[in-house]
Amino acid sequence: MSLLITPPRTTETADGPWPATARFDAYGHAEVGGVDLMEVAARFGTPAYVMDEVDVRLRCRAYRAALPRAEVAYAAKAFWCRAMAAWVRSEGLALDVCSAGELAVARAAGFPADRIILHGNAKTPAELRAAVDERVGRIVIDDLAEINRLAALVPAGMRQKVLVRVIPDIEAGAHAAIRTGGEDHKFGLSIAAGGAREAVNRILRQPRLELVGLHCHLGSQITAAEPYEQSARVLVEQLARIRDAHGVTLPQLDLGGGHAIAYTRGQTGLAPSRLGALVATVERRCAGIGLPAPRLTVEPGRAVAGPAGVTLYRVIAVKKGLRRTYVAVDGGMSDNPRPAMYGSRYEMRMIGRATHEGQRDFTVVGHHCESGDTLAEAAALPADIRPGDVLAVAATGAYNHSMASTYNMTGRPPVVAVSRGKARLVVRREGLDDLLRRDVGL
Ligand SMILES: Cc1ncc(COP(=O)(O)O)c(C=O)c1O
Ligand SMILES: N[C@@H](CCCC[NH3+])C(=O)O
Repeated sequence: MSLLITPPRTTETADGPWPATARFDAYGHAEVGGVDLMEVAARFGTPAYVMDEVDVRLRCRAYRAALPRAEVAYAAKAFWCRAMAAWVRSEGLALDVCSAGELAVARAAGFPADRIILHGNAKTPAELRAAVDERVGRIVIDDLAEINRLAALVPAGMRQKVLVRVIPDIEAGAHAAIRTGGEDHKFGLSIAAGGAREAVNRILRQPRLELVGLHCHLGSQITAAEPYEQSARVLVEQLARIRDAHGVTLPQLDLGGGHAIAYTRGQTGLAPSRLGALVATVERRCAGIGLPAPRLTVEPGRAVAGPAGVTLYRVIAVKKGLRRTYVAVDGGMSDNPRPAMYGSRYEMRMIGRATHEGQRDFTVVGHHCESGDTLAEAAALPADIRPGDVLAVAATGAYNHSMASTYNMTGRPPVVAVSRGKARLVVRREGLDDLLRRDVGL
């Protein structure tokens, strides 16, 4: 079936957490990228992830404009497929991958290896080998044992560039489960306990490795610039220490990602422009101690992909309980585990038809065999919502598709890219055949 492209006939432009090109009107018409979302639901089925290419590109450009002297590396874990790789590559971003799988997608999409940074707190030997074989630009050392393991894989005559991930001991991030910058987390090497210092010593003795900088990542969904200013201060102190101890000036400082986005109306994200001052802070601090300023890297994932995504669900049941009325949809925690994992809240709206009914609060749940399979508590939706209606959920572009599971043997939804009035499938739906294929039987 060819996609009917409806010209914009909208009254309401996108604000809050919806993608840049989202348009809604009072008749239930909803479009993203110039494409009618009801047409997407009809053509590709539900649930479906819709990604607004223009929104992604605008966010990449906003980062590059706000941080012209810094490197912007997109964190693939937020949302990854070959189409996304093509978008961020063509916008001139670098890339952070944290597994051989993410690296394989990047390379399959022709992402230049020298613009790739490999992370991971427990990289397997196979992952290290893949990174070396692919000639990735930089590998971030997260453990002492990794140093010799990696050096042994580097061919003679080659030097692998590495950074050391240090723990700045700064607690930031929206939820305990997504904080990574403190001493009591599994990531990075402790400055206080001496691990970071030892890593630097060992790498500098390794002829096959070239230490180019330090890295840290504080956590995720961080709404203020201050924690980044603090971590930059800690890392610059370490650069000075390394210079004083070893006479080596490291040229790079990678401050990780974690920049917040708005998930619901009224929330504000951390705009790239608010990070613009970081470069000047680092330059000033370095000048103060006679250190050449390193090149900064930032690694946004959520802030590039999150607002671009909308998930479409079909309502299956509306059930009145004693205390609340449930709206049950054809997806849930398998395509969006974030409410269950972090208590995350989402904004949603019914699309596809007009209604004169007022709004009421509903509990929107998924179809999984799990009481915690709730997509939203107290979601304001039309009082006459009924089976067959379609719900659009905002800001689901990051950590939804990438964290999806097949729980209850549910195939993962497709990803549909929308742009300039056209919708195209970039990741197909996972069908029962896909699920059965892995089960080799007795
Ligand atoms: C090393 C590193 N860089 C970047 C990111 C991206 O984080 P976010 O999507 O919150 O920007 C992460 C994930 O938290 C990470 O672990
Ligand atoms: N997956 C988390 C963030 C962790 C990011 C990776 N360190 C989220 O959905 O918010």
